[in-house]
Amino acid sequence: MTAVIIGGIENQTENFTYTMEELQALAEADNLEVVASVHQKLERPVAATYFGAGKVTEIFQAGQVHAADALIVNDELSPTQIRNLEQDTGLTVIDRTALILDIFASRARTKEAKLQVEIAKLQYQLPRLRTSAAEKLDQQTAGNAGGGFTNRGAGETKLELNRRVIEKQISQLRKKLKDVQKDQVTQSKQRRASGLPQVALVGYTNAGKSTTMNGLLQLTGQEEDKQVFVKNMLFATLDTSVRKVHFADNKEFLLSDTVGFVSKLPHNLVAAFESTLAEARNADLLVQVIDASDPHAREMIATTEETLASIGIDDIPMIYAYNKADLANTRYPLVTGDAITYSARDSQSLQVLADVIRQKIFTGYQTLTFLIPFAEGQLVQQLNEEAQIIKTDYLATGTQITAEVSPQLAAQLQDYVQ
Ligand SMILES: Nc1nc2c(ncn2[C@@H]2O[C@H](COP(=O)(O)OP(=O)(O)OP(=O)(O)O)[C@@H](O)[C@H]2O)c(=O)[nH]1
Ligand SMILES: [Mg+2]
Repeated sequence: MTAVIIGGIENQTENFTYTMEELQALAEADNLEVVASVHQKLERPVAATYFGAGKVTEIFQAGQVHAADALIVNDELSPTQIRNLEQDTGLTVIDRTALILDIFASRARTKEAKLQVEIAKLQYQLPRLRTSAAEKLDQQTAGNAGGGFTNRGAGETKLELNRRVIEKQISQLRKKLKDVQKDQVTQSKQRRASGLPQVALVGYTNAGKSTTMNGLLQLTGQEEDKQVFVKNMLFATLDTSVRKVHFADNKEFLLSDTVGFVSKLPHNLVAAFESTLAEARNADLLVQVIDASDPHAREMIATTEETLASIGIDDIPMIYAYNKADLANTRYPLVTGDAITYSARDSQSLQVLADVIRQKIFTGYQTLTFLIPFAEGQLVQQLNEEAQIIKTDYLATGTQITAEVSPQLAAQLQDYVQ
């Protein structure tokens, strides 16, 4: 296992302890072994080396003592900072953004996720073309461009060339991504056209969004193969999955599971996952899943809300779903206003969560009596499929049905209301 030192600068602007714990979890998620942690109180980072000179020496020594291979820094670094720190500490320097990109890259399974991560990675490289990571890339691309560019004198030209190569790669990948997403865009449009309420599960990574989705599907009797991937690791879900949840009274809604968040999520990555998060943007209701057993639950809520706001999602009604109550030594299921305390592993909890969601989205339903002429048999069928039938009578003039119907169905059938 690669041994790493994690390091950060403490100032007043953020919850430092929390982001450092998060950095450690991210490093572990990337299969790195954290052997030491260093921090320095500074109002702002030093332009050339990020840390102050004394701290850099300390990191160099810690690197020797712990036989570390790399230093992971709790911020996004400038190319100069990376280069100088590498020189002065003798360690490979990885910033927080590169670490998160690396985790996403190793988790990506589908073509779409892979392309999105690849684009974000290249965008990250673009302004850092002189760093060691870029040097490797130089070597890869030098072959294509003719060996003449690899000598020192051609520095500027080489940089320009690399920039053009990367920009071209990005635009090619974007085209491919658009192709891959074509079907999805159509599906997404169809979903909106269906008029079914849309609910999206959002929240911090590992909070239990996918487990909640599976629980709700199971509760409503969906087949096993509709279940989504669950795992105790950061960023288990990178793709959005949408499923229909159908209740016994014929009420139904669309439920989507989305990629999880972490604080200081690289902007490029969020941008690359825009379309994946489009399901959340189109939702009528957001269910924010929170790991109530985590001591940092409050910071995680803030992180989720900042990330959503950064992509312009800030005006959709939200339910706060405090999950993992079984680990939190608290009473559950429990509903208080727009919040529910529950466990995604407990069927009674899921029933209560489903009820809370139902109350929010199935508004404007009314019980009406219709008289459907025999010639309009398909409407009787539609009522049976889409409404909760309370009573059916066969009269000489047609079928008389009393049913609880959605506002859309009531509008469609208004001519038959008695
Ligand atoms: N004890 C307990 N564990 C839970 C509960 N809900 C989820 N988990 C576990 O928490 C871990 C993460 O669950 P996921 O559903 O994959 O979390 P997620 O929010 O989808 O995570 P990402 O996809 O990584 O963003 C898994 O090991 C789940 O089994 C719960 O109510 N109680
Ligand atoms: Mg998930």
